[in-house]
Amino acid sequence: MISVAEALERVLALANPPRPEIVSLADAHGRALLQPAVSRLTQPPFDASAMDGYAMRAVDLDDALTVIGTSAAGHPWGGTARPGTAIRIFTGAPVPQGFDHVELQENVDRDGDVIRVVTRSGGSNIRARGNDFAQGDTVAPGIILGAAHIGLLAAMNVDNVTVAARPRVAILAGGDELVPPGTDPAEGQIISSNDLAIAAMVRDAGGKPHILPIARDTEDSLRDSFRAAADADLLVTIGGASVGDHDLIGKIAQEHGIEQAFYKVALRPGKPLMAGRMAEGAMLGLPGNPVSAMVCAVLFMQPLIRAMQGLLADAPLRKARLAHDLPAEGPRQHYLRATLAAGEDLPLIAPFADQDSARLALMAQANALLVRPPHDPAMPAGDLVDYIPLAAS
Ligand SMILES: Nc1nc2c(c(=O)[nH]1)N[C@H]1C(S)=C(S)[C@@H](COP(=O)(O)OP(=O)(O)OC[C@H]3O[C@@H](n4cnc5c(N)ncnc54)[C@H](O)[C@@H]3O)O[C@H]1N2
Ligand code: MOO
Repeated sequence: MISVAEALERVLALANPPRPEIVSLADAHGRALLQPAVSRLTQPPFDASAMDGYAMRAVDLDDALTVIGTSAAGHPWGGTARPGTAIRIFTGAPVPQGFDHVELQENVDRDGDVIRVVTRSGGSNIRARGNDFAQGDTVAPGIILGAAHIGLLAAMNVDNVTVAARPRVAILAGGDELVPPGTDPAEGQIISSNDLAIAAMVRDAGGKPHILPIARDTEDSLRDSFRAAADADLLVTIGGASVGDHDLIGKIAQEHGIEQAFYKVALRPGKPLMAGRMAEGAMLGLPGNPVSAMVCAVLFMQPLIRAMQGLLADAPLRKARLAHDLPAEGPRQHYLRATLAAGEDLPLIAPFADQDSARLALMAQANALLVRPPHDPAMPAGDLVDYIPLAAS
């Protein structure tokens, strides 16, 4: 069995290079920027007033000044600044050359066309041309475009961006016991939940999920499913990965020419994880237990989907303090489902007493995975540990 770190390295090596896609800025929110976006403008394009008030020369601040014009946003003043003069100015309006100070109207007494500054504000209240960004400045790739990036790019007059195409991810759940939600399960049947949960996690990572029909525990059924996934960047199978007589995924994957990267990882839950390369894309075989499938998806599937979009891949590791004592660990790296609460310096993390990898109700309450390395000794409450935040947190 290989380590989690080694397995992750091999999984990430399976990533197809990102495919470029040009989208309009209006459709770019949440997408991974793939090429630098270059500003076509300088902002502000002129020295601009930050306040409503009067523009003047700083050296004239103690003098009575004559108001000789007005500059409003969208309506610049066409005159020339002279000693002993000021103009009425509004927020966002161009400050004419020659004036280097704007005083707030609240700080000015006005009598007809004559003003006098009674209180001085600290700064100049002028935003210098280009103080936000300049023409030619770039937004670098490798980020997910959030609301602020969209606003920035719009201000830069960038109306199209090159993003990574969403990786196509085929999801295959298999098992004779499985029926889709909304059906009445017969005796011995259960509802297939993994495919929907994994599809949600694909979407969270920026991928485009395609849920295949539930496969039966026969070689023919699985062969059909593998064929249906031929054009996917990634095929994620769920279940059938272990050693039971009905666990056929490995065999069918081999028939399909998979170049296996590994089978089995020193990991809890999720030991029977499998990964490899097929003709067009990658394959990831997740274990069937619902929590095992989701933990493996956090650790391997989501990083792989992020890597396929040119993004930083690894799940983020954070620090917390243990809320209670924990026993020593065995030979596999353990990811314990846990909840976080506010602590003094760091969050307090409390793993559930029951870590059964079939309990979805506990997984749904968890907002963190506490990470314990192989053979970690017993730990007292208050000790520092690593955790991975889950999407709900
Ligand atoms: N003799 C051994 N038995 C098992 C081992 C082992 O090492 N030796 N490993 C155990 C571990 S760990 C896991 S995890 C499971 C993984 O088994 P499979 O990947 O082959 O998964 P299945 O047997 O198909 O299913 C396991 C479990 O999960 C349920 N399941 C499967 N798919 C779905 C779905 N889409 N929605 C909801 N639930 C699903 C399935 O009904 C089973 O209960 O093997 C252990 N056994
Ligand atoms: O590794 Mo299994 O995934 O413990 O339940």
